[in-house]
Amino acid sequence: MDKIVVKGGRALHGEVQASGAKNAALPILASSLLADGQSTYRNVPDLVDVATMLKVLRTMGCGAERLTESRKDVCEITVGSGITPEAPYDLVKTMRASVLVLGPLVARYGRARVSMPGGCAIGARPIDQHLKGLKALGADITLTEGYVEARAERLHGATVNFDLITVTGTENVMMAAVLAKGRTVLENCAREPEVEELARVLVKMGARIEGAGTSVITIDGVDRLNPVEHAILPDRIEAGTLLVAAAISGGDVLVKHAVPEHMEAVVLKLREAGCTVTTENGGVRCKAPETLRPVDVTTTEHPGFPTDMQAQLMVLLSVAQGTSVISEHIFENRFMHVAELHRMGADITIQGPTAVVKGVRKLSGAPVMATDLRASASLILAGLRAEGRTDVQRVYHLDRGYERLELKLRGLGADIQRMKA
Ligand SMILES: CC(=O)N[C@H]1[C@@H](OP(=O)(O)OP(=O)(O)OC[C@H]2O[C@@H](n3ccc(=O)[nH]c3=O)[C@H](O)[C@@H]2O)O[C@H](CO)[C@@H](O)[C@@H]1O
Ligand SMILES: C=C(OP(=O)(O)O)C(=O)O
Repeated sequence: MDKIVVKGGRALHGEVQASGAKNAALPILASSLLADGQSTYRNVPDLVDVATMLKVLRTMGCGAERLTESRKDVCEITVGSGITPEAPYDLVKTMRASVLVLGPLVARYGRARVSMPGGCAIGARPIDQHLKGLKALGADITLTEGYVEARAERLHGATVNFDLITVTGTENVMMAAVLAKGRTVLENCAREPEVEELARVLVKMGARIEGAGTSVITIDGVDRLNPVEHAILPDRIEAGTLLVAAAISGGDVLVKHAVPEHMEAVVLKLREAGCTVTTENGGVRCKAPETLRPVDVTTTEHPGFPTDMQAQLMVLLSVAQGTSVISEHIFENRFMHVAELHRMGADITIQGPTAVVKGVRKLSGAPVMATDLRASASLILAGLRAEGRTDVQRVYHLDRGYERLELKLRGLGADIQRMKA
């Protein structure tokens, strides 16, 4: 098992490129199931989660490969006859986003058997809203031996009002509705850029979708879709993490390809903390201030401050001059990084969904353990700032969602290495 070893104290400088977005790549790869033939995607990040989605598709009988050499960012998915519409427990348990095949499978093949994802480190994460949407479109859903079984002759359009805003729920039901008979109206939808990106791909495939990126999406079902070629949009969470790396290390970094319109809430909070954040040369630059100021933040759905940046911002605020208050309103258990940050000298108190972060003058390097994807990133960020050596164990969490983060940080001047634990 690998660990990441960081020796703190170096200010990061230079340019780095954001990779393709995990949370766009996963639903888009799943959407290939909606059309026969070969779809080709570029700028697909080389992540464990993407490899898992390719494996899910191969298990069903699709061709699903990443190209090699100079075309490593390209994935080709081929869908033909003989698809087994089933996603087994062994794969779904390693990546809950595997559930994104449910909508496409039931729409296209009239049946699906997908292992029910369990809870995970950050929360219970039920899929009741995915199932509510599919049922409204006419799917007959049963839960048997840990599997969701969905059946339908042909789905039909319906109005679905989500009880809460769910990103993958919106995506799953949107993918089902594109092949349903008639009009579907989805209300209270997630407005994340990745939902909009999925809709863009579906429209390229021949779907009729209006309103993606707003809270009401209207879909007029079509009889068939075609395979597609598409380049995945840049990862706003990876980009945000790299901006925080610049800020916490006292550096100045340009994250190329970062899309400022997708990162407004994060940029706003970095500016409130005293950073100089500018848009230039097709990217976003962050220059650290002399002294970081405290900031209050509440995570909410897009366009609010993303929960996937909460741990990283918390680390930054742990060395600000003053007290910050961070409220987590998306997941009920997303403060797992706090106990590890205590081991590095941070002063953070958790009160229910709120963390009170009193800035400290210094963090000290320590052996720490990653508990989930963004917690891993936050511990590495802490290590960049800390005095001495930080060993971040269990980096398989990091590899789910960051493409060679240690190489990107090393390119900016960090003293960071991957080692055998
Ligand atoms: C692959 C992907 O895109 N993952 C992202 C997606 O996860 P994901 O789509 O799983 O997150 P959701 O938006 O669904 O979850 C939001 C909240 O709704 C709850 N909920 C969700 C669905 C449901 O049927 N019932 C229910 O109660 C969840 O437990 C959570 O408390 O959005 C999250 C919130 O921005 C991000 O942190 C994840 O990185
Ligand atoms: C929570 C995350 O991802 P997932 O939904 O894939 O678990 C994340 O990207 O921070």
